[in-house]
Amino acid sequence: MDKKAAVIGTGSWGTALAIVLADNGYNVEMWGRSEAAVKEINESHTNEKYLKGCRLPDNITAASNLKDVIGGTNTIVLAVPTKAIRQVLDDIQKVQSEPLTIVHVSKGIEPDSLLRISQIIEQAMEPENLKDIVVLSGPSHAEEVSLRHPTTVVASSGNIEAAVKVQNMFMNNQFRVYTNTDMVGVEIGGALKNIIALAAGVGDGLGYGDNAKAALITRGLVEISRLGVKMGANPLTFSGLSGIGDLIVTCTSVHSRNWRAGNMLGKGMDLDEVLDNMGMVVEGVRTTKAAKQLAAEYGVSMPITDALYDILFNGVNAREAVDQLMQRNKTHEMEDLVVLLGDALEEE
Ligand SMILES: NC(=O)C1=CN([C@@H]2O[C@H](COP(=O)(O)OP(=O)(O)OC[C@H]3O[C@@H](n4cnc5c(N)ncnc54)[C@H](O)[C@@H]3O)[C@@H](O)[C@H]2O)C=CC1
Ligand SMILES: O=C(CO)COP(=O)(O)O
Repeated sequence: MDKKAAVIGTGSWGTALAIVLADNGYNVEMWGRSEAAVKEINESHTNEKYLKGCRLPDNITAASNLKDVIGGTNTIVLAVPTKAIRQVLDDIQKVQSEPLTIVHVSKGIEPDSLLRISQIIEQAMEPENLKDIVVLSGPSHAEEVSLRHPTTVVASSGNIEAAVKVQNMFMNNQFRVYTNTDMVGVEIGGALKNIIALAAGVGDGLGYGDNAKAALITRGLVEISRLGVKMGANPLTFSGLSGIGDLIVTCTSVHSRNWRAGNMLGKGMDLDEVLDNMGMVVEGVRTTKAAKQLAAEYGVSMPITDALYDILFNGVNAREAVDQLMQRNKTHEMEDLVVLLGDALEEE
């Protein structure tokens, strides 16, 4: 029997994941809002803007009619930027004919509502339209996935059976999927690493070296864990693929849009100029706003996030922000973290 998969979004990540599913024998239908992208995928089997030089398998097609794309399957892969999710879900609910399992692959937190993606989905969908939510996350740049380079991710859901189903759907010899049941930790790790990657790009743009990068990754993980644990995450998740794994790849790879944007900021460009230059989503910018609000709500210290917020939104010069970060009061390396993690682990 023919297997069908639906991918919503024809950007870099939706297209790379469509390739994984096509390699696994699915007939993949992608939904895109751009008629030009849809035509290019169907006629040239390419998506040059988002995956340069990549030829897509013939069993990937695209359409701009949502009803046709989601018809005939009860599992959809949602691969649009965080800020587009509510609109896309509204449109899906107008045309869906059965409850859906939504596999989301976005890495952001909504400013003001402070919701994680799975919470946005729960809020936006009528309960009768929603079967399960699974998040697929980890160190996985689209450019390398499309080349079939070895990649590892986690599929996380409150319902382990749904996570296993998604593991089976995506897993192949180049794309290894682990299951995980800590959605809070997986979503927080995936979203907040973008802030640290922006900061790592700023450091590189300023001409700082590997010491600074290692410091940002290590201390970045501390502040991500500090907030995540307060929000209910399992601290061990942050030492996994969606935590330190994604933090490493995003802070060190030229493929990262967040790192590239930070790099331009460090070289002196202003935010609007940087975002115009990118032409792709830089999730870390909105997530920095959300994380700053979350840190205030949960009463946790997030100095790297604060410094980046000042660079992005308060016009603070990047070099000055780094100086301020380095000149904070002296402290113990593990400060509150030992206590916080100890408590959380004991509760496990
Ligand atoms: N590119 C990557 O390597 C990875 C990306 N992600 C995440 O996947 C999500 C999507 O990112 P990318 O595909 O990389 O972004 P992208 O910038 O490459 O593409 C975004 C796509 O979403 C579409 N879009 C934007 N606004 C829309 C709207 N209002 N309605 C419908 N479609 C809209 C655009 O037309 C484009 O096709 C992000 O949350 C990102 O963090 C996660 C893992 C890897
Ligand atoms: O999440 C990613 C890799 O795991 C992609 O990161 P960027 O959005 O910074 O390109």
